[in-house]
Amino acid sequence: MDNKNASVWVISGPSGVGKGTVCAALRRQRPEVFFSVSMTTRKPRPSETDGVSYHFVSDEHFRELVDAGEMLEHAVVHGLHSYGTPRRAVEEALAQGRPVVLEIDLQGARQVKENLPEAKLVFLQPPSWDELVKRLRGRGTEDEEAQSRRLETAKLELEAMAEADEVVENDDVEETVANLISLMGL
Ligand SMILES: Nc1ncnc2c1ncn2[C@@H]1O[C@H](COP(=O)(O)OP(=O)(O)OP(=O)(O)O)[C@@H](O)[C@H]1O
Ligand SMILES: Nc1nc2c(ncn2[C@@H]2O[C@H](COP(=O)(O)O)[C@@H](O)[C@H]2O)c(=O)[nH]1
Repeated sequence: MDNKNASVWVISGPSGVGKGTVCAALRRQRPEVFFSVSMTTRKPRPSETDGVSYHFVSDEHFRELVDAGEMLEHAVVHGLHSYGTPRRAVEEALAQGRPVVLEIDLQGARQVKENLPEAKLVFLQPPSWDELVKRLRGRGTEDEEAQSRRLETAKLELEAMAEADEVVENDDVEETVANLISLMGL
């Protein structure tokens, strides 16, 4: 597969596998890559900043953006909150010739592949189920109920892993980033 011509990269994988951690490290090493900042109706975590981690918006505002066609893709994730990719920022980055990374869930990944068939879907895989549970619980940002919901979604996402163009195991963060840089031709 000639990955070097792909401009849109979707990074997906179960909650807690390390998508955010790996993307942050990749961003430090490759500042020329555009990392989309998603919209979400979820409340910010203490460590998160509006406009950096996400654009935190109300349900009403989110719906208006969807209705106005301003989302490249959007989904209700873990059955609770809406998340979506603002279309314009992605189009501007592509017009500037920058590779684009979308860190989104599988429902969104499927929509992107439908609209932009040339986009590549990279699925981040945990070293084991137990390690995934350990990471999600260890992060400590969700209560027990939300963790269980995320783990239920994780089972479905792992079952759909074969839909991805590439599967990369996230064992060691630095190794994972090096593998992504190599497969994305960055
Ligand atoms: N390779 C790794 N080895 C050990 N711990 C890791 C690794 N990658 C990430 N982690 C840790 O796992 C936890 C979950 O990581 P992160 O928040 O990046 O996951 P995520 O896939 O973005 O989750 P979500 O989809 O819920 O946002 C964090 O505490 C992070 O520090
Ligand atoms: N379809 C989309 N999914 C998204 C987007 N931004 C993030 N996500 C996914 O949501 C879950 C939960 O994220 P969290 O920050 O609440 O832990 C995670 O799997 C993300 O990949 C998006 O724009 N569209």
